[in-house]
Amino acid sequence: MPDSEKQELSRLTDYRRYTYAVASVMAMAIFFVSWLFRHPHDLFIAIGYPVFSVVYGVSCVMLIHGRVRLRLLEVGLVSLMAVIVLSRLAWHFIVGEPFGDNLMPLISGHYWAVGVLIVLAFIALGFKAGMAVAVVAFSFSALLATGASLSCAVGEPADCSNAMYFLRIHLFLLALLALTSSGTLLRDQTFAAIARAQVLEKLNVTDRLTSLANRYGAIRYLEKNTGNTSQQEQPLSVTLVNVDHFRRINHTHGRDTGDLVITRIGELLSEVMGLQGLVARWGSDEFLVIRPGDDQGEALHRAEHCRWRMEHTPIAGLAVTASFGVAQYDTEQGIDDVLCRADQGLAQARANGRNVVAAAPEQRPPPHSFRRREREDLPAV
Ligand SMILES: Nc1nc2c(ncn2[C@@H]2O[C@H](COP(=O)(O)OP(=O)(O)OP(=O)(O)O)[C@@H](O)[C@H]2O)c(=O)[nH]1
Repeated sequence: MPDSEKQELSRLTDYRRYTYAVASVMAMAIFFVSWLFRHPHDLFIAIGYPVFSVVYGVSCVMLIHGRVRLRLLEVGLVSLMAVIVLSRLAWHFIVGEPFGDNLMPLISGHYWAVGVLIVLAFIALGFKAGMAVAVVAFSFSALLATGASLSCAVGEPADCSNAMYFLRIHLFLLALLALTSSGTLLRDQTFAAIARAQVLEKLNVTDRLTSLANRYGAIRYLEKNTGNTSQQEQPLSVTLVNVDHFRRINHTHGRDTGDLVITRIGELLSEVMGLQGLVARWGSDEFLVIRPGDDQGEALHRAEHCRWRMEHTPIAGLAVTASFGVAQYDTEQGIDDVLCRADQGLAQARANGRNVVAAAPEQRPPPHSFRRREREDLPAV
Protein backbone atom coordinates (compact mmCIF):
# COMPACT_ATOMS: atom_id res chain seq x y z
CA MET A 1 0.00 0.00 0.00
CA PRO A 2 1.45 3.44 -0.95
CA ASP A 3 2.53 5.77 1.90
CA SER A 4 -0.19 8.32 1.10
CA GLU A 5 -2.93 5.66 1.49
CA LYS A 6 -1.36 4.42 4.76
CA GLN A 7 -1.33 7.99 6.10
CA GLU A 8 -4.96 8.46 5.07
CA LEU A 9 -5.98 5.23 6.85
CA SER A 10 -4.02 6.13 9.96
CA ARG A 11 -5.65 9.61 10.03
CA LEU A 12 -9.08 7.95 9.78
CA THR A 13 -8.27 5.52 12.61
CA ASP A 14 -7.07 8.40 14.81
CA TYR A 15 -10.26 10.31 14.05
CA ARG A 16 -12.37 7.33 15.10
CA ARG A 17 -10.32 6.80 18.27
CA TYR A 18 -10.78 10.42 19.34
CA THR A 19 -14.51 10.35 18.52
CA TYR A 20 -14.97 7.27 20.74
CA ALA A 21 -12.81 8.87 23.43
CA VAL A 22 -15.09 11.95 23.46
CA ALA A 23 -18.16 9.65 23.59
CA SER A 24 -16.60 7.78 26.55
CA VAL A 25 -16.00 11.05 28.42
CA MET A 26 -19.63 12.00 27.80
CA ALA A 27 -20.79 8.59 29.08
CA MET A 28 -18.68 9.13 32.21
CA ALA A 29 -20.29 12.53 32.72
CA ILE A 30 -23.82 11.07 32.32
CA PHE A 31 -23.10 8.30 34.85
CA PHE A 32 -21.61 10.79 37.29
CA VAL A 33 -24.55 13.23 37.09
CA SER A 34 -27.08 10.36 37.34
CA TRP A 35 -25.19 9.03 40.37
CA LEU A 36 -25.20 12.50 42.02
CA PHE A 37 -28.97 12.90 41.60
CA ARG A 38 -29.94 9.27 42.20
CA HIS A 39 -32.96 8.04 44.16
CA PRO A 40 -31.66 7.09 47.64
CA HIS A 41 -32.94 3.47 47.31
CA ASP A 42 -31.75 2.90 43.78
CA LEU A 43 -28.98 0.35 44.31
CA PHE A 44 -28.36 -0.13 40.59
CA ILE A 45 -27.24 3.48 40.19
CA ALA A 46 -25.55 3.67 43.59
CA ILE A 47 -23.29 0.68 42.91
CA GLY A 48 -23.33 0.20 39.13
CA TYR A 49 -22.77 3.72 37.82
CA PRO A 50 -19.44 4.43 39.57
CA VAL A 51 -18.16 1.09 38.19
CA PHE A 52 -19.36 1.92 34.66
CA SER A 53 -17.86 5.37 34.99
CA VAL A 54 -14.43 3.92 35.83
CA VAL A 55 -14.65 1.39 32.98
CA TYR A 56 -15.45 4.16 30.48
CA GLY A 57 -12.59 6.23 31.91
CA VAL A 58 -10.17 3.32 31.37
CA SER A 59 -11.53 2.82 27.82
CA CYS A 60 -10.95 6.51 27.13
CA VAL A 61 -7.28 6.22 28.18
CA MET A 62 -6.88 3.05 26.06
CA LEU A 63 -8.43 4.80 23.07
CA ILE A 64 -6.12 7.79 23.31
CA HIS A 65 -3.06 5.66 24.08
CA GLY A 66 -3.65 3.68 20.91
CA ARG A 67 -2.01 0.41 21.99
CA VAL A 68 -5.11 -1.82 21.81
CA ARG A 69 -6.60 -2.56 18.37
CA LEU A 70 -9.43 -0.17 17.54
CA ARG A 71 -11.81 -2.96 16.44
CA LEU A 72 -11.39 -4.70 19.80
CA LEU A 73 -12.17 -1.47 21.64
CA GLU A 74 -15.21 -0.81 19.44
CA VAL A 75 -16.63 -4.26 20.17
CA GLY A 76 -15.82 -3.78 23.89
CA LEU A 77 -17.47 -0.35 24.09
CA VAL A 78 -20.67 -1.43 22.32
CA SER A 79 -20.89 -4.63 24.39
CA LEU A 80 -20.41 -2.64 27.60
CA MET A 81 -23.15 -0.23 26.59
CA ALA A 82 -25.46 -3.13 25.69
CA VAL A 83 -24.88 -4.74 29.09
CA ILE A 84 -25.53 -1.46 30.94
CA VAL A 85 -28.64 -0.45 28.98
CA LEU A 86 -30.29 -3.89 28.96
CA SER A 87 -29.49 -4.74 32.56
CA ARG A 88 -30.88 -1.37 33.68
CA LEU A 89 -34.02 -2.08 31.62
CA ALA A 90 -34.36 -5.52 33.22
CA TRP A 91 -33.85 -3.92 36.63
CA HIS A 92 -36.78 -1.56 35.98
CA PHE A 93 -39.07 -4.46 35.08
CA ILE A 94 -37.93 -7.07 37.58
CA VAL A 95 -36.51 -5.32 40.65
CA GLY A 96 -38.03 -1.84 40.37
CA GLU A 97 -41.37 -0.73 41.79
CA PRO A 98 -44.54 -1.82 39.91
CA PHE A 99 -45.01 0.66 37.08
CA GLY A 100 -47.82 2.86 38.26
CA ASP A 101 -46.45 6.41 38.05
CA ASN A 102 -43.00 5.09 37.08
CA LEU A 103 -44.08 3.96 33.62
CA MET A 104 -43.58 7.29 31.87
CA PRO A 105 -40.14 7.97 33.45
CA LEU A 106 -39.18 4.42 32.39
CA ILE A 107 -40.36 4.97 28.82
CA SER A 108 -38.97 8.44 28.32
CA GLY A 109 -35.84 7.95 30.39
CA HIS A 110 -34.72 4.54 29.30
CA TYR A 111 -35.94 3.55 25.86
CA TRP A 112 -33.97 6.40 24.33
CA ALA A 113 -30.90 4.57 25.62
CA VAL A 114 -32.02 1.39 23.79
CA GLY A 115 -32.43 3.51 20.62
CA VAL A 116 -28.95 5.03 21.04
CA LEU A 117 -27.52 1.53 21.56
CA ILE A 118 -29.04 0.37 18.26
CA VAL A 119 -27.70 3.39 16.33
CA LEU A 120 -24.24 3.17 17.94
CA ALA A 121 -23.96 -0.56 17.23
CA PHE A 122 -24.50 0.05 13.50
CA ILE A 123 -22.16 3.05 13.38
CA ALA A 124 -19.31 1.38 15.26
CA LEU A 125 -19.58 -2.25 14.16
CA GLY A 126 -20.96 -2.06 10.59
CA PHE A 127 -23.97 -3.87 9.18
CA LYS A 128 -23.58 -7.50 10.31
CA ALA A 129 -22.31 -7.10 13.88
CA GLY A 130 -24.50 -4.00 14.31
CA MET A 131 -27.56 -5.98 13.24
CA ALA A 132 -26.70 -8.76 15.72
CA VAL A 133 -26.46 -6.29 18.63
CA ALA A 134 -29.61 -4.41 17.52
CA VAL A 135 -31.68 -7.61 17.20
CA VAL A 136 -30.53 -8.83 20.63
CA ALA A 137 -31.33 -5.43 22.22
CA PHE A 138 -34.73 -5.19 20.54
CA SER A 139 -35.72 -8.80 21.34
CA PHE A 140 -34.60 -8.49 24.95
CA SER A 141 -36.56 -5.27 25.39
CA ALA A 142 -39.64 -6.73 23.64
CA LEU A 143 -39.50 -9.86 25.83
CA LEU A 144 -39.44 -7.78 29.02
CA ALA A 145 -42.33 -5.61 27.83
CA THR A 146 -44.36 -8.66 26.75
CA GLY A 147 -43.79 -10.31 30.14
CA ALA A 148 -44.95 -7.15 31.94
CA SER A 149 -48.06 -6.88 29.76
CA LEU A 150 -49.24 -10.49 30.09
CA SER A 151 -51.64 -9.62 32.90
CA CYS A 152 -53.57 -7.51 30.35
CA ALA A 153 -54.69 -10.80 28.82
CA VAL A 154 -56.29 -11.81 32.15
CA GLY A 155 -58.25 -8.60 32.37
CA GLU A 156 -56.11 -5.94 34.15
CA PRO A 157 -57.20 -2.75 32.29
CA ALA A 158 -54.26 -0.66 33.62
CA ASP A 159 -51.79 -3.19 32.18
CA CYS A 160 -53.59 -3.02 28.82
CA SER A 161 -52.93 0.72 28.52
CA ASN A 162 -49.28 0.02 29.51
CA ALA A 163 -49.17 -2.62 26.80
CA MET A 164 -50.21 0.01 24.24
CA TYR A 165 -47.36 2.28 25.36
CA PHE A 166 -44.88 -0.61 25.06
CA LEU A 167 -46.23 -1.51 21.64
CA ARG A 168 -45.79 2.05 20.36
CA ILE A 169 -42.27 2.26 21.81
CA HIS A 170 -41.27 -1.02 20.19
CA LEU A 171 -42.72 -0.01 16.84
CA PHE A 172 -40.61 3.13 17.09
CA LEU A 173 -37.52 1.03 17.95
CA LEU A 174 -38.25 -1.26 15.01
CA ALA A 175 -38.48 1.72 12.65
CA LEU A 176 -35.18 3.05 14.04
CA LEU A 177 -33.58 -0.37 13.51
CA ALA A 178 -34.83 -0.57 9.92
CA LEU A 179 -33.71 2.98 9.07
CA THR A 180 -30.29 2.69 10.68
CA SER A 181 -29.60 -0.77 9.23
CA SER A 182 -30.51 0.30 5.69
CA GLY A 183 -28.42 3.47 6.08
CA THR A 184 -25.47 1.41 7.30
CA LEU A 185 -25.87 -1.12 4.49
CA LEU A 186 -25.88 1.73 1.99
CA ARG A 187 -22.78 3.25 3.62
CA ASP A 188 -20.90 -0.10 3.68
CA GLN A 189 -21.82 -0.84 0.06
CA THR A 190 -20.78 2.64 -1.05
CA PHE A 191 -17.39 2.26 0.68
CA ALA A 192 -16.94 -1.20 -0.87
CA ALA A 193 -17.81 0.16 -4.33
CA ILE A 194 -15.37 3.07 -3.90
CA ALA A 195 -12.62 0.65 -2.78
CA ARG A 196 -13.31 -1.63 -5.79
CA ALA A 197 -13.26 1.36 -8.15
CA GLN A 198 -9.93 2.52 -6.69
CA VAL A 199 -8.39 -0.94 -7.19
CA LEU A 200 -9.67 -1.09 -10.79
CA GLU A 201 -8.46 2.45 -11.42
CA LYS A 202 -5.01 1.49 -10.13
CA LEU A 203 -4.88 -1.69 -12.22
CA ASN A 204 -5.91 0.35 -15.24
CA VAL A 205 -2.89 2.65 -14.96
CA THR A 206 -0.29 0.13 -13.72
CA ASP A 207 2.00 -2.16 -15.69
CA ARG A 208 1.75 -5.68 -14.28
CA LEU A 209 5.40 -6.68 -14.80
CA THR A 210 7.21 -3.63 -13.43
CA SER A 211 4.46 -2.08 -11.26
CA LEU A 212 5.34 1.23 -12.96
CA ALA A 213 2.64 3.35 -14.59
CA ASN A 214 1.58 1.98 -17.97
CA ARG A 215 1.06 4.03 -21.14
CA TYR A 216 -2.43 5.08 -20.06
CA GLY A 217 -1.08 6.15 -16.64
CA ALA A 218 1.71 8.14 -18.34
CA ILE A 219 -0.77 9.98 -20.58
CA ARG A 220 -2.96 10.77 -17.58
CA TYR A 221 0.09 12.11 -15.71
CA LEU A 222 1.11 14.19 -18.71
CA GLU A 223 -2.39 15.62 -19.11
CA LYS A 224 -2.47 16.56 -15.43
CA ASN A 225 1.00 18.10 -15.40
CA THR A 226 0.84 19.94 -18.68
CA GLY A 227 -2.24 21.72 -17.32
CA ASN A 228 0.03 22.89 -14.48
CA THR A 229 2.84 23.73 -16.89
CA SER A 230 0.79 26.26 -18.82
CA GLN A 231 -0.45 27.81 -15.58
CA GLN A 232 2.88 27.94 -13.75
CA GLU A 233 5.03 28.26 -16.84
CA GLN A 234 7.57 25.75 -15.58
CA PRO A 235 9.22 23.55 -18.22
CA LEU A 236 8.46 19.85 -18.63
CA SER A 237 10.52 17.30 -20.48
CA VAL A 238 9.90 13.75 -21.63
CA THR A 239 12.48 11.08 -22.41
CA LEU A 240 11.69 7.96 -24.39
CA VAL A 241 14.00 5.05 -23.56
CA ASN A 242 14.38 1.91 -25.69
CA VAL A 243 16.47 -1.10 -24.63
CA ASP A 244 19.03 -1.91 -27.33
CA HIS A 245 18.60 -5.28 -29.05
CA PHE A 246 16.22 -6.51 -26.41
CA ARG A 247 14.91 -9.23 -28.70
CA ARG A 248 18.39 -10.84 -28.53
CA ILE A 249 18.23 -10.99 -24.72
CA ASN A 250 14.94 -12.86 -24.94
CA HIS A 251 16.32 -15.07 -27.65
CA THR A 252 19.63 -15.92 -25.93
CA HIS A 253 18.66 -15.98 -22.23
CA GLY A 254 14.92 -16.67 -22.29
CA ARG A 255 11.86 -14.51 -21.63
CA ASP A 256 12.18 -14.80 -17.85
CA THR A 257 15.59 -13.10 -18.03
CA GLY A 258 14.03 -10.61 -20.45
CA ASP A 259 11.33 -9.87 -17.88
CA LEU A 260 13.96 -9.43 -15.17
CA VAL A 261 15.95 -7.04 -17.38
CA ILE A 262 12.82 -4.95 -18.02
CA THR A 263 12.03 -4.85 -14.30
CA ARG A 264 15.59 -3.90 -13.32
CA ILE A 265 15.77 -1.17 -15.97
CA GLY A 266 12.49 0.23 -14.62
CA GLU A 267 14.04 0.31 -11.13
CA LEU A 268 17.24 1.94 -12.38
CA LEU A 269 15.30 4.61 -14.30
CA SER A 270 13.14 5.29 -11.27
CA GLU A 271 16.25 5.63 -9.10
CA VAL A 272 18.08 8.00 -11.45
CA MET A 273 15.22 9.91 -13.07
CA GLY A 274 11.97 9.27 -11.30
CA LEU A 275 12.24 10.97 -7.91
CA GLN A 276 10.57 14.14 -9.13
CA GLY A 277 8.35 12.95 -11.93
CA LEU A 278 7.13 9.70 -13.41
CA VAL A 279 8.75 6.66 -14.99
CA ALA A 280 6.30 4.59 -17.04
CA ARG A 281 6.54 1.46 -19.13
CA TRP A 282 5.55 2.77 -22.52
CA GLY A 283 5.40 -0.60 -24.29
CA SER A 284 7.41 -3.82 -24.64
CA ASP A 285 11.04 -2.63 -24.16
CA GLU A 286 10.27 1.11 -24.08
CA PHE A 287 10.01 3.42 -21.09
CA LEU A 288 8.83 7.02 -20.84
CA VAL A 289 10.27 9.41 -18.25
CA ILE A 290 8.32 12.60 -17.53
CA ARG A 291 10.04 15.32 -15.53
CA PRO A 292 8.06 18.44 -14.63
CA GLY A 293 10.54 21.22 -13.88
CA ASP A 294 13.29 20.01 -16.29
CA ASP A 295 13.98 21.84 -19.53
CA GLN A 296 15.54 20.02 -22.47
CA GLY A 297 19.12 20.75 -21.35
CA GLU A 298 18.53 19.31 -17.88
CA ALA A 299 16.68 16.30 -19.30
CA LEU A 300 19.55 15.59 -21.75
CA HIS A 301 22.03 15.77 -18.88
CA ARG A 302 19.98 13.40 -16.72
CA ALA A 303 19.43 10.99 -19.62
CA GLU A 304 23.18 10.92 -20.31
CA HIS A 305 23.84 10.14 -16.63
CA CYS A 306 21.31 7.31 -16.79
CA ARG A 307 22.74 5.95 -20.06
CA TRP A 308 26.19 5.94 -18.47
CA ARG A 309 24.90 4.12 -15.36
CA MET A 310 23.25 1.45 -17.51
CA GLU A 311 26.37 0.97 -19.58
CA HIS A 312 28.49 0.46 -16.45
CA THR A 313 26.02 -1.56 -14.33
CA PRO A 314 25.33 -5.23 -15.11
CA ILE A 315 21.57 -5.68 -15.32
CA ALA A 316 20.38 -9.15 -14.27
CA GLY A 317 24.03 -10.17 -14.80
CA LEU A 318 24.06 -8.92 -18.42
CA ALA A 319 25.61 -5.96 -20.21
CA VAL A 320 22.56 -4.01 -21.36
CA THR A 321 22.45 -0.57 -22.99
CA ALA A 322 19.62 1.70 -24.07
CA SER A 323 18.94 4.60 -26.42
CA PHE A 324 17.30 7.83 -25.27
CA GLY A 325 15.21 10.46 -27.11
CA VAL A 326 14.56 13.72 -25.25
CA ALA A 327 12.03 16.50 -25.95
CA GLN A 328 10.71 19.52 -24.07
CA TYR A 329 6.98 20.17 -23.88
CA ASP A 330 5.74 23.13 -25.88
CA THR A 331 2.55 24.64 -24.47
CA GLU A 332 1.53 25.78 -27.97
CA GLN A 333 1.78 22.27 -29.44
CA GLY A 334 0.43 19.87 -26.82
CA ILE A 335 1.10 16.34 -25.66
CA ASP A 336 1.08 14.46 -28.97
CA ASP A 337 3.72 16.83 -30.28
CA VAL A 338 6.16 16.28 -27.40
CA LEU A 339 5.70 12.50 -27.62
CA CYS A 340 6.27 12.52 -31.40
CA ARG A 341 9.42 14.60 -30.99
CA ALA A 342 10.77 12.32 -28.23
CA ASP A 343 10.11 9.42 -30.61
CA GLN A 344 12.05 11.25 -33.32
CA GLY A 345 14.89 11.84 -30.84
CA LEU A 346 14.92 8.13 -30.06
CA ALA A 347 15.00 7.26 -33.76
CA GLN A 348 17.96 9.61 -34.11
CA ALA A 349 19.75 7.94 -31.17
CA ARG A 350 19.22 4.51 -32.74
CA ALA A 351 20.40 5.83 -36.12
CA ASN A 352 23.53 7.14 -34.39
CA GLY A 353 24.43 3.59 -33.35
CA ARG A 354 22.32 3.02 -30.14
CA ASN A 355 23.53 3.49 -26.53
CA VAL A 356 23.19 7.20 -27.30
CA VAL A 357 21.13 10.17 -26.02
CA ALA A 358 19.64 12.44 -28.70
CA ALA A 359 17.50 15.57 -28.55
CA ALA A 360 14.32 15.96 -30.57
CA PRO A 361 14.97 17.46 -34.03
CA GLU A 362 14.16 21.13 -34.57
CA GLN A 363 11.81 20.32 -37.44
CA ARG A 364 8.49 18.97 -36.24
CA PRO A 365 7.34 15.52 -37.36
CA PRO A 366 3.90 15.16 -38.98
CA PRO A 367 1.12 15.08 -36.35
CA HIS A 368 0.39 11.68 -34.84
CA SER A 369 -1.86 10.81 -31.94
CA PHE A 370 -0.07 8.82 -29.24
CA ARG A 371 -3.18 9.02 -27.12
CA ARG A 372 -5.11 7.12 -29.77
CA ARG A 373 -2.35 4.47 -29.83
CA GLU A 374 -2.51 4.25 -26.07
CA ARG A 375 -6.25 3.56 -26.07
CA GLU A 376 -5.87 0.94 -28.82
CA ASP A 377 -3.28 -0.84 -26.64
CA LEU A 378 -5.71 -1.18 -23.73
CA PRO A 379 -7.10 -4.67 -23.35
CA ALA A 380 -10.78 -5.12 -24.19
CA VAL A 381 -12.86 -5.16 -20.99
N1 LIG B 1 10.64 -10.82 -21.85
C1 LIG B 1 9.76 -9.98 -22.37
N2 LIG B 1 9.80 -9.64 -23.66
C2 LIG B 1 8.93 -8.77 -24.16
C3 LIG B 1 7.94 -8.21 -23.36
N3 LIG B 1 7.19 -7.37 -24.12
C4 LIG B 1 7.71 -7.41 -25.36
N4 LIG B 1 8.76 -8.26 -25.39
C5 LIG B 1 9.62 -8.59 -26.54
O1 LIG B 1 10.49 -7.50 -26.75
C6 LIG B 1 10.97 -7.59 -28.07
C7 LIG B 1 11.05 -6.20 -28.63
O2 LIG B 1 11.63 -6.29 -29.86
P1 LIG B 1 12.01 -5.04 -30.78
O3 LIG B 1 10.88 -4.03 -30.66
O4 LIG B 1 12.39 -5.53 -32.12
O5 LIG B 1 13.20 -4.40 -30.02
P2 LIG B 1 14.78 -4.73 -30.05
O6 LIG B 1 15.10 -6.15 -30.20
O7 LIG B 1 15.29 -4.08 -28.81
O8 LIG B 1 15.29 -3.98 -31.29
P3 LIG B 1 15.75 -2.48 -31.31
O9 LIG B 1 14.69 -1.71 -30.62
O10 LIG B 1 15.83 -2.13 -32.77
O11 LIG B 1 17.06 -2.39 -30.60
C8 LIG B 1 10.03 -8.52 -28.83
O12 LIG B 1 10.72 -9.71 -29.09
C9 LIG B 1 8.90 -8.78 -27.84
O13 LIG B 1 8.41 -10.11 -27.93
C10 LIG B 1 7.89 -8.59 -21.98
O14 LIG B 1 7.04 -8.14 -21.20
N5 LIG B 1 8.80 -9.46 -21.52
